[in-house]
Amino acid sequence: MTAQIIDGKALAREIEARARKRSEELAQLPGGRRPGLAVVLVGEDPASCVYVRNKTRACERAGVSSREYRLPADTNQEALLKLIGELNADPTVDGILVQLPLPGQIRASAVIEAIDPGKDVDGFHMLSAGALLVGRRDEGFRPCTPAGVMKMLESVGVNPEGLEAVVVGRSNIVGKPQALMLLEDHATVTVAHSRTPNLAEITRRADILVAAAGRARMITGDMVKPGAVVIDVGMNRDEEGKLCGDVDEKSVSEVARALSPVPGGVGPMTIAMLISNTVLAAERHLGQGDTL
Ligand SMILES: Nc1nc2c(c(=O)[nH]1)N[C@@H](CN(C=O)c1ccc(C(=O)N[C@@H](CCC(=O)O)C(=O)O)cc1)CN2
Repeated sequence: MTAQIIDGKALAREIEARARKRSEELAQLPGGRRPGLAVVLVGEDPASCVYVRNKTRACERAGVSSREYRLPADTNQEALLKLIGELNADPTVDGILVQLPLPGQIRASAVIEAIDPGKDVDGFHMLSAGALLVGRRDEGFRPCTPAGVMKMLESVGVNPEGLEAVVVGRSNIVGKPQALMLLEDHATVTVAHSRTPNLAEITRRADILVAAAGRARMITGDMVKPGAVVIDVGMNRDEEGKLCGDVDEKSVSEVARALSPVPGGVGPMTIAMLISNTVLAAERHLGQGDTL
């Protein structure tokens, strides 16, 4: 078997095109405007700079107006919270995104909780997390990476209902919300992590395997059930400095039915879902129903 490669970039472009149509409609409404996203970057971490640039470009493609706030690496928490307060109060800003990771002197949770929950387009605020937990789709925002994974599954015709799903990784921004989204869609979900013994025994049960552990190529073909759909959320550098995921693409593609690549898989989808959440925030601010 050779796995179908799930083209996250193409799917992301489709989502951005739909967002563009909706952005233009919102701009045409009486008293309407384009959705607005504020992107905050503290420091000059090279990877974060790339992601922020890609987010700004995606905004341009989707007709979302974006503003970048670049702060020096030695910015203190108080100064960042002050900026967040100003963005919360700005009626032209629908979404606020603070690029992670933040420098050590700033507590990320304090910053995330300071964002107006109605502008929490990353879906990291406790209110968004709680809304996902209790299944309130009309409140909060879905975190972008796991929401993108759900779209990728849909794109290859996978309905999670009744399937065994295994999520490897338990972070607040990917593993935990991913498990909840799969559960919401009626999968039987197992969350595995760095202290799970006999990992391969568990991953081999999965019809849907989401790898989000942050270890280069740790999921190999012998750990995958034949015919499974495997989504690679990893973003690592190997010994040669080459970008790679948590999945060993070569061996897994011989066993899986479908596989998302790195690069070109979950990464672009994360950005597309951010755009989608920003349009949703604008719809809510302009008193329009959710249409995306
Ligand atoms: N505020 C946030 N911070 C971070 C998030 C997030 O969702 N919100 N997630 C990650 C980084 N991230 C988005 O910010 C992200 C990572 C990777 C990609 C991506 O498109 N990757 C490309 C490869 C890019 C490269 O060449 O390095 C791909 O996979 O094709 C997009 C977004 C942590 N921080």
